Amino acid sequence: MSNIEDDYAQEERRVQAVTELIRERLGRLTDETGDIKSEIVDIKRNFWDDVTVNFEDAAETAETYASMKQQAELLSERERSHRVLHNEVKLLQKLEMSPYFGRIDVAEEGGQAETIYLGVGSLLDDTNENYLVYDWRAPISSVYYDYGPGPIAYKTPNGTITGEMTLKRQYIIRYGKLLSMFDTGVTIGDEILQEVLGKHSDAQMKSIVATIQQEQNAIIRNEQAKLLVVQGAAGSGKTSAALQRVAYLLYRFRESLTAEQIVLFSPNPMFNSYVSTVLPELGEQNMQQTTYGEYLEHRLGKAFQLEDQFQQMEYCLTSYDDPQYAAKLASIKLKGTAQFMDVIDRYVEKLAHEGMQFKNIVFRGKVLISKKRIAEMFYELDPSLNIPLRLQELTGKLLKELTVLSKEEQKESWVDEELELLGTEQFVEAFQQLKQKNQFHDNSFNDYEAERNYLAARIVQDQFKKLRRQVKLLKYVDTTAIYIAMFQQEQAPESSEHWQQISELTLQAIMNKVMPYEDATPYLYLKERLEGFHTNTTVKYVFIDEGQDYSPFQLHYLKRIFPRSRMTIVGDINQSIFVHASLQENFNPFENVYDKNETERITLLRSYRSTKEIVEFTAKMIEGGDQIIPFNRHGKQPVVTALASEAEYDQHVDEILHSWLREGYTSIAIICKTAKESKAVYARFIERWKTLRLITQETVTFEQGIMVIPAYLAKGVEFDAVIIYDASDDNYHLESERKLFYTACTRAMHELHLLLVGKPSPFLP
Ligand SMILES: Nc1ncnc2c1ncn2[C@@H]1O[C@H](COP(=O)(O)OP(=O)(O)OP(=O)(O)O)[C@@H](O)[C@H]1O
Repeated sequence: MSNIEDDYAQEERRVQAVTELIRERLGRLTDETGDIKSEIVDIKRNFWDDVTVNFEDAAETAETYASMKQQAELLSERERSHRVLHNEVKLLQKLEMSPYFGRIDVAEEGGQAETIYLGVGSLLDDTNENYLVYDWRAPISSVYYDYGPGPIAYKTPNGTITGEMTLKRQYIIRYGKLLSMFDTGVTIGDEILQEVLGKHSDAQMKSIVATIQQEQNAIIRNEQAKLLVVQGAAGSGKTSAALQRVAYLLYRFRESLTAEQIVLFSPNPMFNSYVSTVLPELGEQNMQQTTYGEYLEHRLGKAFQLEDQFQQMEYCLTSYDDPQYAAKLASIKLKGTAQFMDVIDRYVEKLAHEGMQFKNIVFRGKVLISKKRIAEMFYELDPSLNIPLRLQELTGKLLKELTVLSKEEQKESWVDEELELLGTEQFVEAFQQLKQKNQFHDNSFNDYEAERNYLAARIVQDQFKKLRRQVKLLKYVDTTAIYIAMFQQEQAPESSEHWQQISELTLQAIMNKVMPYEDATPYLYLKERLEGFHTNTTVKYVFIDEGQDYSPFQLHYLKRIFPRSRMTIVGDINQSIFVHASLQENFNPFENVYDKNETERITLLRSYRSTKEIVEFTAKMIEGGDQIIPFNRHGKQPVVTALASEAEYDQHVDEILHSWLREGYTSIAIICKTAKESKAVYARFIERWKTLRLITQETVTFEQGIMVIPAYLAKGVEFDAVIIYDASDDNYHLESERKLFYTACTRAMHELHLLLVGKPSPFLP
């Protein structure tokens, strides 16, 4: 037998032995879990039988509580053990499938050579002393991702360790069987990546632990940076790296960090479903997930109808003929700048001296405290206090004034009318209350008056409750009027044209109770500058995916909301499709917000998603595309078909779809420019393609199949094969549409087909 064969046989035996151990342990633990489960059910069922309940006197009552507490503690201890065992079983089930994916033979300086096997979780032998498998996140495991055979170094909590690696090996193990193995250098095996990337796409993103690349590992294991910025080409694994990073942090700081303390801002609700299985696949809980739009909606409440970013996008892509188009675009741009934040800050400074606007405090149609009076009260307060503090003080004063006013109100005729509607029980109750408090006079004539006063006070108090709550919530501050007045009173920032029109547009929308997407963040910022910031200090890590789609204003705002969090922002400047996003030149978010030495920036140039042919084709559409390095996986050349007429679409789309289904592709997208175009295409094909799905901004689950989707909703996700429905010059020709076109084309993993009638888009290579 050759050395290689010998090696292989040995590895096979190890896989077998480890798998057997896993299976044996799994059997044992499954039984144990079942036992604990029955115990829990028993405890719950017999809870009251095992508790001695007696409330006869204080001693018995204390005894009863003690016995209840003991029983509850027993239950929670059993539940905790069940959780731990259950997690262990889940991990073992994963390891049973594939116990490990890599091996390194390393020797620490002056130490003995050691063989380390890496898997999705760690596994100890039966003595509980030797690791049969190391977790991919263990300190030593980083060597696997960062080095090839030769000198090595890795960080541990106790310092840096150096040494030598003599072997680096990868395995493909499925259902406990070794299918293949390769020895490799630094770059983790071409062969394995070929296998992984050549597969058909899934409805859910997969974890990439077995094939994390060196530069991705730097993102995953970064612990120093307060702000970590990743600029990466389409398909370079930014989202993947971000999610593995969450898993890494949860492992590294398992004593102090929980999944609830991590938030991921996703590009759209469907994306949440797309990435939702990655962390559970790694045995971790999902972090909190939201979209920025959802966050705004939550903060704004119901006072306005919030326009979302997709409605704004749709307007920008379809309403070129609107007379207000230029002003709207200027408005979107301006309100995304950091300079606009300065405008608000300047205005807030002025408001400290004059210009605060309030609402009348009204009760039953009558002004109780006028806005003028509130303004006077506000400006009488100590001017050295900031506005939020002054509002706090003002609130206290207003509440006091309401107490006085409520006494006056008791004399009003409406209170008499309400009193007449009361039944005898209320009077009896009032009588008893007063008697208890000894508030009756000897003279029985006054009894009725005391009762009446008591009940009148109660009625007014009840009705004032809502008013008092609103005052406490600072609803008497007229932020909307202040926001609008700002446009009239402030000067335009130097860069802005159209100030007057922007001001009118803003007024128009807000008067109609519509909050344009571009106004939502500045409005909230102003509101919070006045009322005090609603900061979130429990969140320790914030992740922002598609970071290039945020305006500088939005990013500054996020920083203020999460003042104690470390930020990881991943994005691609070539995929910035929103008007305001073009403000982030070179994807340099938080410029001047974080210190340079707190910031790290990593660039990913290798692209993994698409075949070499597709990457080379799409890279030509953008500036700097020649720097993108395609992964060496080949497929068919992208096809551009110019149709003779609109009518030919039916036949061509049918043919392409049939051929792709024959290929076995399970996720196919017809990508359109807008929601409007998507709807029309869907209507055209649904008769013949009954399972076709139309993806809209309301779609929350990402599923396999054939779908029609607007380009801006396809952000972040991928498909086996993509049809760009209308790649004509008519549809994509403005420079501002270039990145949208690029984003759409880069969603394809294996095949890309572009259709058009007439002149092709100038972005086509
Ligand atoms: N190291 C890796 N090993 C295996 N697959 C990888 C690796 N890195 C990335 N991929 C795969 O490449 C594809 C693209 O990854 P991902 O979506 O994370 O990229 P992205 O940079 O966020 O893309 P985009 O910006 O275009 O949305 C995914 O299918 C992912 O599984």
